[in-house]
Amino acid sequence: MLRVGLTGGIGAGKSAVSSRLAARGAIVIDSDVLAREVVASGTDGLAEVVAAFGPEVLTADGEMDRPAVGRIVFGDAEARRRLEAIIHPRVRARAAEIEAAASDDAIVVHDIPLLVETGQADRFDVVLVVDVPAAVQLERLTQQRGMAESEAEQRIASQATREQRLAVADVVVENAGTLAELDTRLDEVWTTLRERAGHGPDTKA
Ligand SMILES: CC(C)(COP(=O)(O)OP(=O)(O)OC[C@H]1O[C@@H](n2cnc3c(N)ncnc32)[C@H](O)[C@@H]1O)[C@@H](O)C(=O)NCCC(=O)NCCS
Ligand SMILES: Nc1ncnc2c1ncn2[C@@H]1O[C@H](COP(=O)(O)OP(=O)(O)OP(=O)(O)O)[C@@H](O)[C@H]1O
Repeated sequence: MLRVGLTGGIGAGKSAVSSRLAARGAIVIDSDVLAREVVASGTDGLAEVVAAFGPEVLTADGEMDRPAVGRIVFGDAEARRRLEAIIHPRVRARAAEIEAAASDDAIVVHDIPLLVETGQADRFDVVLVVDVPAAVQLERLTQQRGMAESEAEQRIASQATREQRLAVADVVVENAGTLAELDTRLDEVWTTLRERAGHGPDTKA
């Protein structure tokens, strides 16, 4: 098994990369998806979040009110750490379970937004960083995701810097260009990953 850690700043294009690697045959484990599952309605994770932040972080339907929690934690590093202390161990446990079910020859890509912030670079055979300038992150988050500029800036500021990510990268995927350019680059990256995994040439069409 080849274990790949995929990271990048918010809006850099991790999902765009992971979906394209999945299409080429990778098993993708997405931390953002798991971070939702572990605080789904009725979980002990959600109960801990309510114990830590109060019932006002629940919607009328008993779900976690994500915008409300976002407003609390992205302006307050201490509150963010309390939320992460509840969610991250659960995400890691679930990711390990999913990975354990993958075959020995799988290329497993862990999509982890906070890989650098949480000091996980050494856990992977290959660290793949999706890199764009902050101006591109801002533009994509505001124009394609409809996020307010102030919110986008706050999230970018709560993450590692571009330089900190590049410092731990084994492979850098530059994604300031078009999606067609990204596809071409990922053909190269996929070949490299297959070589690292000890696979022969990719015979898939
Ligand atoms: C604060 C929450 C409720 C906001 O939810 P929301 O639906 O608006 O955002 P979503 O979860 O889809 O995250 C979007 C992006 O925000 C960034 N982000 C999320 N959490 C964090 C964090 N703790 N620190 C810095 N950036 C973060 C990441 O780039 C992520 O890809 C949510 O992000 C959360 O529960 N965060 C804590 C868990 C966590 O650290 N998740 C990130 C990877 S495990
Ligand atoms: N090369 C590109 N050209 C144009 N748009 C792009 C490109 N790459 C990604 N995008 C778009 O930019 C936005 C952010 O990309 P994506 O969701 O893949 O980022 P992400 O790193 O997964 O973000 P998050 O940290 O929130 O999970 C999306 O709307 C996506 O479709």
